[in-house]
Amino acid sequence: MTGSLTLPAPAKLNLFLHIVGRRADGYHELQTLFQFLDYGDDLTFTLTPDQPDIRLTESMTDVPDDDNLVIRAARALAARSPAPLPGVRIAITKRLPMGGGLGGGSSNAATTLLALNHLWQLGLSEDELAELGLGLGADVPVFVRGHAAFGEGVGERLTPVEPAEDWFLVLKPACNINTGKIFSEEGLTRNTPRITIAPAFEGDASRYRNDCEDVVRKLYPEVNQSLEWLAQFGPARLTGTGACIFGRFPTESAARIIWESKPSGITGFVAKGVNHSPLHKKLTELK
Ligand SMILES: C[C@@](CO)(OP(=O)(O)O)[C@H](O)COP(=O)(O)OP(=O)(O)OC[C@H]1O[C@@H](n2ccc(N)nc2=O)[C@H](O)[C@@H]1O
Ligand SMILES: Nc1ncnc2c1ncn2[C@@H]1O[C@H](COP(=O)(O)OP(=O)(O)O)[C@@H](O)[C@H]1O
Repeated sequence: MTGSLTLPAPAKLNLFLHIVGRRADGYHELQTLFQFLDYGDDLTFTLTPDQPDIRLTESMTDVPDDDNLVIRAARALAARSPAPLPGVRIAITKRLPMGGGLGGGSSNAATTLLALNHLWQLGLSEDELAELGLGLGADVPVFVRGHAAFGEGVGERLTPVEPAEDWFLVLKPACNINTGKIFSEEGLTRNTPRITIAPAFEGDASRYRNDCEDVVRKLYPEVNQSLEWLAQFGPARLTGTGACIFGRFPTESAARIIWESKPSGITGFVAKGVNHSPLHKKLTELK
């Protein structure tokens, strides 16, 4: 059991996000459409048979190693092994903005679960990894499954769907949004009627939207301004609880033209929406 492996941890978009109720424990029940982006972080795993510990090669700014979802995922997986395991060094190449609604931390956790299940030869099933992942965050299971999905519950009930694989311009307004704060806002819409059939289409803004958007626009003028700017070129929407927003385009060049004209001081990227996770594509190539 030796070797080194570099794998992608892609971003997700919530193409729409409806809040349809609240559970007894206070968590909100969602209906959302997840699609991956062909853009994200990279993680490199190197087994260290002579040293048993699980370590990052470099700590992430603002995230203590013990709280890092990569370390937490690796430890949770190691706890499932009856036998001692070789240690591992993990290097994170971070491209996704943190707390941006792109699911970077959750995706890092899912990549870690799949990579180490492979390198440590643990043989856990996808169901077992998704369950383990749910304990780390609501968005981890969709990254473990690796297929675009209609998500329900807190995002753990997943129905695979095939939305159009368009191009997206993703912008990160210069503010950080705490998910818990948005879900605790009094003015949040919490009673959107449930959809009964998993939809793969979400273009109709009168029917499909992000229920966090009104509250986020009011609290964060930077997001409001960015949405107004992007909406000049077509429908613009918030992903997750923000702060990132996205616009959809039929071609890469159409998205890049708008990207070139973006206001100064705002960061972002252009990426393709994909229904099969780049992580799973790479793992399949390895097998
Ligand atoms: C909203 C979504 C949509 O994909 O994405 P992000 O914007 O975070 O990427 C996710 O459901 C985010 O799930 P997750 O990543 O587990 O949320 P956390 O940051 O742990 O949640 C912080 C807090 O928000 C509240 N919370 C979160 C999710 C949910 N369905 N209902 C809630 O009420 C809870 O109070 C929780 O303690
Ligand atoms: N490896 C990681 N990458 C990103 N964030 C992480 C990681 N480990 C822990 N976190 C924490 O998780 C929070 C949510 O991050 P992230 O998943 O990128 O955003 P979001 O949930 O908004 O999509 C961060 O603010 C950070 O404190």
